[in-house]
Amino acid sequence: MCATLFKHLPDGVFLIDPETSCVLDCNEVALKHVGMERSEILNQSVLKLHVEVMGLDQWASLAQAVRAVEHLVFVVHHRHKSGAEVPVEIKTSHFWQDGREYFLSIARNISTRQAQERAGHRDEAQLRYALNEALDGLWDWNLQTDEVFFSPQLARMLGYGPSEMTPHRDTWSANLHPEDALWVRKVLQEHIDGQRSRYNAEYRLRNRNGHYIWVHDRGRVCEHNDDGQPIRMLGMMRNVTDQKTMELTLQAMASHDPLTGLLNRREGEQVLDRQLELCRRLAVPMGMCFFDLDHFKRINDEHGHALGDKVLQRVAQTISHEVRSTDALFRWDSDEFLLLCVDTAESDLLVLVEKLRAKIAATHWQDLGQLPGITCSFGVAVFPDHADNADNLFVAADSALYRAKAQGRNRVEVAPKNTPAAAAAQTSDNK
Ligand SMILES: Nc1nc2c(ncn2[C@@H]2O[C@H](COP(=O)(O)OP(=O)(O)OP(=O)(O)O)[C@@H](O)[C@H]2O)c(=O)[nH]1
Repeated sequence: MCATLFKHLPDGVFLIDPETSCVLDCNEVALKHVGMERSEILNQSVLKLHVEVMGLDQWASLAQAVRAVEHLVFVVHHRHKSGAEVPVEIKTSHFWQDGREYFLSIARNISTRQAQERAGHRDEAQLRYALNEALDGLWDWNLQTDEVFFSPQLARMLGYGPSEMTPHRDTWSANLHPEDALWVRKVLQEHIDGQRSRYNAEYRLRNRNGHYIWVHDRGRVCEHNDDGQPIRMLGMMRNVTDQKTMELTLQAMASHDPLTGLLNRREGEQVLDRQLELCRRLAVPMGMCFFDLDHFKRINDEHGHALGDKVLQRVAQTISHEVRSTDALFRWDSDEFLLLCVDTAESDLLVLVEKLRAKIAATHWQDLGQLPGITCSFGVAVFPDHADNADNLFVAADSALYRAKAQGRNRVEVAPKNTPAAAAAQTSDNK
């Protein structure tokens, strides 16, 4: 039985003479480890199997150490007959039998284990590298305790040192931009509640210096408890400030007039539709004023286009200062501007527009050169009094402006009321 066990043990077993270091017996596995015949090993010094060969002096010290403890465990390399080196963990104990001392060494081939450990270290190193060097910052949120692991890269992205960010959800939520906080939390909660397959948001987050950066943040619940409740969420965050700034600049360029900085006609047409719809729903009036500089061509012709540009800029500036923040001013075309005033009835609109007219007429232009007095003509129409849709309202304001020009310029004209007679009059006016 003993011999059978000895034979079938998964590890190599050597019976050794402590005095000479010679192998007295070994099992089949031991022979297999070194690729040798029994005759090649028996009565040979066990040290010959070791790559790290020791002399007998060292063997004597080793033997002392074996005798001093119950088991001595050490790692060496066995040399396979083919020349390959096999890492083995050796566990040696000593015992006495019939007045003679023996060492029993169990040699375990640890090449697989070492390879796994090396792979493990590699994985760990890769993970550490990824956490430190990846473009994205990683966060790992315990939904039960609200503790959050922020990776070093994430901390760095926000200007913090590796251990400066308190590992808690509040560290994130307290720094959300006030305009983004509500909707970002909502999107996140919807994912946690299972209403969205993933959390994905682009928003502003305050960094350590108090400045906001744009981040693209995305993540997913990755663990649930036995009741199916989400308990852990993992996510990645990327600094997209540069892209976002570029995107916003392009958007601004597409919707703004580069000369005056006002919203352009393209944007105006959309705003007009939206504002009119809003006023219709709220059953409030909307005032529209279409205005145009008087004899602007002459200014260009007599003083140059560059100075003409400055005049346009100043008119835009002057009018912008006079209107409310809820009003919308657009540069429509060449020297034409459009003003939309939500919830403004005709009488109020006329007071405002008259003020604008007077303001432009009273503006001093000397700092720009020897300019004549500059004036504008204004056409006014109000929804729903003069028209009940955007196109007709625009036509009404435009024809009122036409009349203001025809009647001497530097004046304000109101569109005729939205009646069949008025519509007919308007048509004949436009001929
Ligand atoms: N400086 C400058 N001029 C422009 C710009 N866009 C259009 N214009 C000029 O603005 C002038 C507009 O003239 P009009 O509206 O036709 O006529 P007006 O001289 O203003 O005469 P009334 O409108 O009838 O009073 C034209 O000479 C255009 O070339 C611009 O961006 N800068």
